[in-house]
Amino acid sequence: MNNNYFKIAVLPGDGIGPEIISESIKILDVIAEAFQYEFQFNYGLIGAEAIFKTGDPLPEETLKICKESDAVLFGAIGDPAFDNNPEAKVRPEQGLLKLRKELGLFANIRPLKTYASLIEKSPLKKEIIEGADIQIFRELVSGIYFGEKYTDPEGAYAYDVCKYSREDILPIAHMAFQEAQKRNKKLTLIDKANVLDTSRLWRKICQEIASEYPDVQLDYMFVDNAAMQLILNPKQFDVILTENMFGDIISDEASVIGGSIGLLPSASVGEKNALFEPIHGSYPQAKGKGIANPIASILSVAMMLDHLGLQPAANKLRQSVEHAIENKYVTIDLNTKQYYSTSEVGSFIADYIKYSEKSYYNFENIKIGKSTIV
Ligand SMILES: NC(=O)c1ccc[n+]([C@@H]2O[C@H](COP(=O)([O-])OP(=O)(O)OC[C@H]3O[C@@H](n4cnc5c(N)ncnc54)[C@H](O)[C@@H]3O)[C@@H](O)[C@H]2O)c1
Ligand SMILES: CC(C)[C@H](C(=O)O)[C@@H](O)C(=O)O
Ligand SMILES: [Mg+2]
Repeated sequence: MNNNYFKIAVLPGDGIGPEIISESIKILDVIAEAFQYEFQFNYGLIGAEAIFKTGDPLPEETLKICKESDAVLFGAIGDPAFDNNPEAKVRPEQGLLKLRKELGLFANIRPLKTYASLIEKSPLKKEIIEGADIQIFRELVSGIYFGEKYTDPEGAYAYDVCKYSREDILPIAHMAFQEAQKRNKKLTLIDKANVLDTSRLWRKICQEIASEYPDVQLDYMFVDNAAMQLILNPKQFDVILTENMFGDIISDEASVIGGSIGLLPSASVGEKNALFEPIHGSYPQAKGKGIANPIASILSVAMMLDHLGLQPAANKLRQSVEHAIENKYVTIDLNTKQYYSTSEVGSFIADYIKYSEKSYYNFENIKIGKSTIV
């Protein structure tokens, strides 16, 4: 087996998906050359694009490509044609949900950090957010997203069932405890155990296995309070463990601490497969405008490289992203006064990977594209 050859399934999807994915591919091409890896990219349809072309948000062919890959790189799905039509029978989001389920991606890991040059601009106080570093473990293939659903044909009522089993909770709970052991030994379970039976099951199971991790301090917080605490005092959190829907909501909220949702990557992992995707959506208002921040997708590539065991490349990539951010080579979401396009930011990061270790190259003089100064 060639340990430098990897099959990557690439699913650009809808809205800004193709634009951010094309920056991630640009980065992977440069990494392949610099580190002597070979990536074979197999593209697949998903989401609204797949519905328009095939009638199916996750065509069989796409699923096959993903199952046969070493990793899946996913952009974003979603389209206003469906968001604004509650009667639509087939929806882009079903493609992503089915893919997560079929690949058994039970844990969605969403890291959050802050960058020195962005702290100054944050609406949140510097002393509150500086140094915040949180790892969110979101359960991804159960709960209310996957329970029984029903809409009464008369439109009088509808329901979505939230169901969790011991088997759904145990693997991700162990994973979160193990991550806490590697970090600051603090795990916070975010739930609604004062109201929900499912949340009480989460607490019971976490209490049961806590004795296997005696060095980890396990805390609990109700999700409504957690939504407030994340903004008031994010540094009290280290590893967060939570169910599917709470994790979806609090991670978008947590992105405000980092400066933009356009910075937050994620890894969705299972026993056999892994998928890497930004936490944000298809941002349809920005489609084709070249203003979307590509960094969430590019940092998802870094998580993918970690997963493939390519740590030197992952480290170099993260260092290059930091260099771009700290030197203000950013998109408009991070600096409205001076900003670059999606592809200029991608090229800046790619060039840094390519040239920064060449001693003859004066990187500080590099000129790429044109910034827009307002
Ligand atoms: N994983 C996914 O594919 C995913 C995730 C969330 C939402 N969605 C779908 O995306 C569509 C739009 O949903 P939404 O508007 O609620 O969420 P969204 O994440 O697409 O956009 C919300 C806001 O976040 C900001 N934003 C998002 N991505 C950004 C980027 N790369 N750079 C800069 N700013 C960015 C923009 O201000 C935008 O208005 C819907 O159809 C939804 O279902 C898909
Ligand atoms: C598009 C939607 C199904 C998805 C989710 O809720 O999981 C998205 O919001 C996310 O965070 O990846
Ligand atoms: Mg979400």
